Amino acid sequence: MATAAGMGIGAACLVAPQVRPGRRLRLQRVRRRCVAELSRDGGSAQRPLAPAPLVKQPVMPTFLVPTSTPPAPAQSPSPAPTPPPLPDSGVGEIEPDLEGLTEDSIDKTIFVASEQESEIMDVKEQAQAKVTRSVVFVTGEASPYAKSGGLGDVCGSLPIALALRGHRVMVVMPRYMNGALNKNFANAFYTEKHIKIPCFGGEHEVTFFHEYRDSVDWVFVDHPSYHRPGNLYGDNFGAFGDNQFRYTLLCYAACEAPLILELGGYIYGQKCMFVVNDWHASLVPVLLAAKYRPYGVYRDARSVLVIHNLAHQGVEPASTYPDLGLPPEWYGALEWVFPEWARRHALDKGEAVNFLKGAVVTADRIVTVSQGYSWEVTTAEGGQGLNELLSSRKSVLNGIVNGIDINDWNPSTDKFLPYHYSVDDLSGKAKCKAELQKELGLPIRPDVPLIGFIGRLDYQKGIDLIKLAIPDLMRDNIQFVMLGSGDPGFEGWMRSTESGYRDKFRGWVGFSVPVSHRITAGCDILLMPSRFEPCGLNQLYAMQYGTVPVVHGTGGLRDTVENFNPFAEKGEQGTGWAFSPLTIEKMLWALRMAISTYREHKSSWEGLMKRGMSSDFTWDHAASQYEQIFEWAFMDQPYVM
Ligand SMILES: Nc1ncnc2c1ncn2[C@@H]1O[C@H](COP(=O)(O)OP(=O)(O)O[C@H]2O[C@H](CO)[C@@H](O)[C@H](O)[C@H]2O)[C@@H](O)[C@H]1O
Ligand SMILES: OC[C@H]1O[C@H](O[C@H]2[C@H](O)[C@@H](O)[C@@H](O[C@H]3[C@H](O)[C@@H](O)[C@@H](O)O[C@@H]3CO)O[C@@H]2CO)[C@H](O)[C@@H](O)[C@@H]1O
Repeated sequence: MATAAGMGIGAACLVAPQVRPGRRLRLQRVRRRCVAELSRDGGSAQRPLAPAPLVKQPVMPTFLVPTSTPPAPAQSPSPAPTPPPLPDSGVGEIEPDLEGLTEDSIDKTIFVASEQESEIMDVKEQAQAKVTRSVVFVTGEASPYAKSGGLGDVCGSLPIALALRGHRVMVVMPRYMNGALNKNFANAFYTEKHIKIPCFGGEHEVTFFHEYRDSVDWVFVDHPSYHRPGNLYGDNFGAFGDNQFRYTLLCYAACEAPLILELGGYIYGQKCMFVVNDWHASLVPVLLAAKYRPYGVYRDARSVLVIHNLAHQGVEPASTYPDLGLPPEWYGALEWVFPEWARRHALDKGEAVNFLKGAVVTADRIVTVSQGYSWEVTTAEGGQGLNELLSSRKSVLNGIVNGIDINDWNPSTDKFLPYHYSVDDLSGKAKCKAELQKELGLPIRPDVPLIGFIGRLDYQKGIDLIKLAIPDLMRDNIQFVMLGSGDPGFEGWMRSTESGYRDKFRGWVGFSVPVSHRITAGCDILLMPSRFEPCGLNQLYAMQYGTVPVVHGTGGLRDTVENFNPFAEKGEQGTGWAFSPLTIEKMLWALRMAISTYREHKSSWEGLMKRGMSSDFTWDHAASQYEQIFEWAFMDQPYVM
């Protein structure tokens, strides 16, 4: 039997003598990992698949000065050699050792041994992309490194889903060192690459750190402005005053990363797909158009702007434009004029620069995180001032509903839960409820409906409606738990409400991922009265955990929660309640419908729970839709050449 060592990859993969042809698909994921190991050993191992790099100096834009030794002769600008993951060419196949396993066990598991790890993988047929690409995500946050909300969840899992489908994926984000987060970056190593970024009146040196995990290259941009106490974007005094500077650095660095970082031995090169998330990353398509393409760089790259939330656009006074290091003639791309009502005084002309607008007008494609939201952003009510511009780009605007990471959010394996359960055996859920009541110091009462809320305490989330409804709701025989942080006024209200209703209300002020999992599992009902909700993840997590969502029917909430219908032709249908319009009366009506169904119609309730738990919100589906967007982007010339 040939061994992995014999093939030059240490103990990474073992070779089976014979694998039935029917098993081939099942083995692809393992094979991909093996190939990935191959390409990450610095090139000393046999490399049967990667084409030899073309020897040519990388094209460097003239305005950026690398401060480390320039990279060794690297590949030509285009086309980029395709490093792993590789398409299923069949070349260089390395089969795992299946000796000694029964056919059944081969069906279920494959053992993959590597020098660091030995794991048993559930082998599911992993769908593969028809065309694989080099994808560069740029984001202000990605879980588990740094997360302030749903943006972190998406940027922590969509890249992995794309990588598993065969793409080569890099995520570029800041290396936040605020004390509490430092340990999350412990496995990221200094790449020895520095660049100096000309902006804000000087040259600012940033360095790059790198971790390869879950088939993704996680790249962390390091600069002193990312090292400070507080949360990612601010502290107790509000948003940091230099956020525009911090995310300008991120965008410049993200444009350089594919050109200079040799990850696993190869740069990503110029033919990449930038996925720019929210305003923090929105300067990327502007830089591509204004500072790279005029020099012949990135003409084969494309960009897609993903809008997670129009509420944050990165708007600063127009006087900051020269700080951005952009040519004066590009001012119009960022130009923003506040409507008169939003100006501070009679002499205020409302002139500003708006990062998100810059991406709306320069990105090749635009995606919102649900279909409902993709329509709402084109309306005066939902467009937050960008509706006309977004309408003008309707032909490249699509909505893709987020997925959820079922490795993290799965009630049958969740590491934060005291008991586990599944759609086939719900008994653990009642135990989770009792444990949650105990943990919160509420009376342990299985019969009382426990309602939960989890989220940022922000105007978006409709906390003010909850606040107004609480006196009425507290007259009912229910329990209510809220977990959240943000607006200090709401934090204070949660604390005082808790002391007013000791037996019924708990307000957990803070940010705690374990507590959020236990609330999701232990509650019967999850309330989300969001004013607007681009997608919303908590309702997806709730359904996965058999917790019935009661939501305002807006954006992604309306797209994902199906109203309960006890009279449907084919029997009861629906996964929750989506009420509209957003009034206290409607919210209370929907909550009370849910409560009476919970109390009086046990089998209907179980149906609601089970339909939610059986819904498929996995990332793979969304990832395949993103692939379609990538293909469309590459069919056209860059929108701004
Ligand atoms: N105090 C706390 N403790 C622990 N965890 C907490 C927490 N507060 C919030 N979270 C977590 O943060 C995430 C919130 O995600 P959401 O998608 O619901 O909203 P958010 O508005 O942040 O995201 C934006 O981006 C996402 C992603 O695209 C869109 O779904 C959404 O509509 C849009 O507003 C969830 O994982 C939640 O559990
Ligand atoms: O994942 C949660 C959300 O994270 C992002 O929103 C953050 C936003 O991008 C930051 O700029 C900042 O917002 C501050 C805002 O800039 C400032 O004018 C003031 O209104 O205070 C805000 C709060 O500090 O923090 C936001 C997170 O709270 C992301 O852009 C969103 O899509 C995500 O929903």
